[in-house]
Amino acid sequence: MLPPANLPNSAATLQDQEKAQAGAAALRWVRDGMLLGLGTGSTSAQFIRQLGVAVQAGLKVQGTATSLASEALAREVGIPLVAPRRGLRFDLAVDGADELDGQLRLIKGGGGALLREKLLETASDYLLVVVDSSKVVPTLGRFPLPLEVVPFALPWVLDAVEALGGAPVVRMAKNDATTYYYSDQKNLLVDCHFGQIADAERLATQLKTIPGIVEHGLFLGLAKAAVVVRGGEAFVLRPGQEARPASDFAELP
Ligand SMILES: O=C(CO)[C@H](O)[C@H](O)COP(=O)(O)O
Repeated sequence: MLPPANLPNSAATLQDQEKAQAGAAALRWVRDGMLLGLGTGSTSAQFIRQLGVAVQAGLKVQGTATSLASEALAREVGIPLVAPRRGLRFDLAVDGADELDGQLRLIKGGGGALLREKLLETASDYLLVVVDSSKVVPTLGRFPLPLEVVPFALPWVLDAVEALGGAPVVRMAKNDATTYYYSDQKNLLVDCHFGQIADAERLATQLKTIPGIVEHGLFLGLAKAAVVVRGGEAFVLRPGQEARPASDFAELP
């Protein structure tokens, strides 16, 4: 799907460089006057920082953030924020992903923000995914699928996920392994190991029928394009198409 990388480097540093480059490349999709959905995670944070620089230089955009963390960052770098309201739609949402396949099906929620991400990205005309090359997979499922779950429903949700063939693990707080992790909505996150997900659409439908699951981390049919950085080069992926160097495109999107 992507040509092989040929840059030797330490894995952590290379991944960070790729994230920074992917975040910066997404600025090419932004136009004056746009209303933007601002994603969550380290790659999205790179985009938000670069967008802040552009705003300081005179770019006129507004945004709504998919998490309290991204909202705080957007404020810090001077991006004007818009609160949710009836009829609000976004010209462009830019967000990271935990996995994406060749059809630009995504697993999201590693950062715990999948509910607000799905809300904003469903309300966006164009979702651009920004990722480092480690996120591209032939089949979804290496990364455990996150679910946002109402705390009271947890025992039944765990039973239901197991009945679907998944191995659920309740996410714990980052710095305290004895305390649950809570989302911005004060719900729990359950990370589900299904192995390779052969039929993501079917699984998404099944998960939607389980009471207590507020949202799942399968984002299907939402992403219009992805910027993937591998070995210092930015590629553009579109659903079902070969990766093309971003430099091939004079005009984006
Ligand atoms: O889905 C997400 C947050 O809920 C993130 O987009 C995803 O976890 C990727 O994060 P990162 O850019 O830090 O690798």
